[in-house]
Amino acid sequence: MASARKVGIIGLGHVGAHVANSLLLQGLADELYLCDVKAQKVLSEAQDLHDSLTFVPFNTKIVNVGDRYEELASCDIIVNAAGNVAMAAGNRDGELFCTTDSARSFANRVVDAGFDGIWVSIANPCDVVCTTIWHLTNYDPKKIIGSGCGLDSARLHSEISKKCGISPKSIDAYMIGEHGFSQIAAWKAATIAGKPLSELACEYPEQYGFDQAEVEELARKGGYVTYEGKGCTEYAVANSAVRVCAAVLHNEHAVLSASTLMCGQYGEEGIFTSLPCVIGAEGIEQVYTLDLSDAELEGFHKSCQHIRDNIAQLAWW
Ligand SMILES: NC(=O)c1ccc[n+]([C@@H]2O[C@H](COP(=O)([O-])OP(=O)(O)OC[C@H]3O[C@@H](n4cnc5c(N)ncnc54)[C@H](O)[C@@H]3O)[C@@H](O)[C@H]2O)c1
Repeated sequence: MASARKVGIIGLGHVGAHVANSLLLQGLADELYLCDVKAQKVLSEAQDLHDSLTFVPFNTKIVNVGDRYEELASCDIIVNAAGNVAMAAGNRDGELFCTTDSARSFANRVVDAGFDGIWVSIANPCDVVCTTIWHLTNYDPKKIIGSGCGLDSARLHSEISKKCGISPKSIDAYMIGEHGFSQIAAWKAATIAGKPLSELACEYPEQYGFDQAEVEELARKGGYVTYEGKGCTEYAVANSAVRVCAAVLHNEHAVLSASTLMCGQYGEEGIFTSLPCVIGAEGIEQVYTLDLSDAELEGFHKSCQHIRDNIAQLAWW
């Protein structure tokens, strides 16, 4: 019998709870380890998820580990959704001190307890939190994956799809850089069926000649349209993080936009940010650079600088 696939989730708020539910519905984990500093919250989520077991594809062991982070050590994946989304109202940077302090409270405890799996980190500001986990633990950076612009790229597909009527799944386009307001769309490298969008715009101007700046802004700000009426975003972010989990658990070598350590891409290094990555059982296998226009390249560097400026505010660093 294959060994059990174990996924831990730290932070059982809107996002963590939806990650747990999505993992259950997709039958991706044999054992789910739930962790939150709010004892009743994690107890209630564990109860609710357990009550779903009649309806999901496979039986799943659901374990309430409270705030005993060391009990996550045997997990294949730990999803970090620990934060306080109310502080991100208006700007994800509002959670800078909260989520980095959270990471400080658990990252070393988990690693010192022997964790050897993959971090999938969602908490915002996502790129700073990923860099923090790496900085604190000296963990293999390939095994730290930020959900980063995975969600923003899906938002870009969604907005392009609304304009041209093509399925979001058939659009190969990436938001890159910071998972925040400084992210940029890599338009020059955007394709459908291998054809650059710019070529399609010449051939079918009515369908593809849309205003790219407008679409980019809709993708960049889409999260705040969702936030406005819900006080959170939850379905799409959870699905994007679970997509990363699936790529790891099935060793897919899937190309997904994710936040990863820059090691000289476009001359950037020492921070996590998003580019298209090949993701498999060992984490990030490859990081691709795209053919960017001069303006896109400048935007990418500005985005990296924004991440550095945020890190510079962390007095304990
Ligand atoms: N990267 C993305 O695409 C993306 C999208 C949406 C939300 N987010 C981020 O995900 C995080 C979670 O969002 P949410 O809406 O679920 O927030 P939330 O406020 O609803 O829940 C956060 C949960 O984390 C718990 N928590 C805080 N510190 C903890 C710690 N040290 N250990 C264990 N649990 C802890 C809290 O008790 C709470 O239950 C936030 O940082 C949010 O900004 C990221």
